[in-house]
Amino acid sequence: MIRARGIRKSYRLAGARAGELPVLRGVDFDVEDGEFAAVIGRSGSGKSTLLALLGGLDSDYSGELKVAGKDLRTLSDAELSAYRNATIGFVFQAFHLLDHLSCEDNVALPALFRVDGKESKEARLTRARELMDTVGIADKIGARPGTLSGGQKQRLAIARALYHRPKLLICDEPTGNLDSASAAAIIALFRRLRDESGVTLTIVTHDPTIAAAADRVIEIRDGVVELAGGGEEVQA
Ligand SMILES: Nc1ncnc2c1ncn2[C@@H]1O[C@H](COP(=O)(O)OP(=O)(O)OP(=O)(O)O)[C@@H](O)[C@H]1O
Repeated sequence: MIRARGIRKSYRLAGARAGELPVLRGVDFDVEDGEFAAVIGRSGSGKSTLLALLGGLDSDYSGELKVAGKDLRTLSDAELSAYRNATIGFVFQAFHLLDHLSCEDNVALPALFRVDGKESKEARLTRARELMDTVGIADKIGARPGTLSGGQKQRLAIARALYHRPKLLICDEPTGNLDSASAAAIIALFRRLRDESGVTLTIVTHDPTIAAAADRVIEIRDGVVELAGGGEEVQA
């Protein structure tokens, strides 16, 4: 699903600190189809930077990055936009839910960005309800997101990210705002999604329990991948 070879990324700094800040200095790793991969590393090591590249949000890097058979750097802006819509589901730590909409309308929101024709409202809501059932919040269909617990909000954000049946779900600190019981339930949900829907997961985390639950751990240290192994190796 993902093949990264020699990925280099620097930020250009302005002002008193003008110059280049190298963040990724030749990152190599693979993630196979249907795998659950955790990306770990100290604060500032470049985890979110890497997610932005994988998600097609930033094309300013060197090296080879292939996701679902596409070499991302060769895609035009229109092709990158289609890639983000069709191939990627995003889940952010700060849920990004719209509180003036019901939960089911939040889940169906990605339908409004479809380029290949419109789905009927009925089809949208059927899909949204099916997803809310999958993530275990079927009873919250008409509720406003603001009335949900942190764990329920994260489930809602995951349901929305799955709307277009993405091949790759990328998540930035999905349990960062959750208590340990809610975090454990979200991890169990990720494993179930991987087993039942075959979606590939790449999750940036500081949470050692996510790393331990993952099939593969990608640790970024000093701009390179320090370790790419299974979660159990990290625990040992
Ligand atoms: N747009 C930007 N312009 C300049 N520097 C940036 C930019 N975005 C990130 N950085 C810098 O790049 C480095 C890596 O940042 P990044 O957010 O990828 O790290 P991270 O591993 O995700 O950190 P955290 O765990 O704290 O979220 C940091 O030093 C950060 O300050």
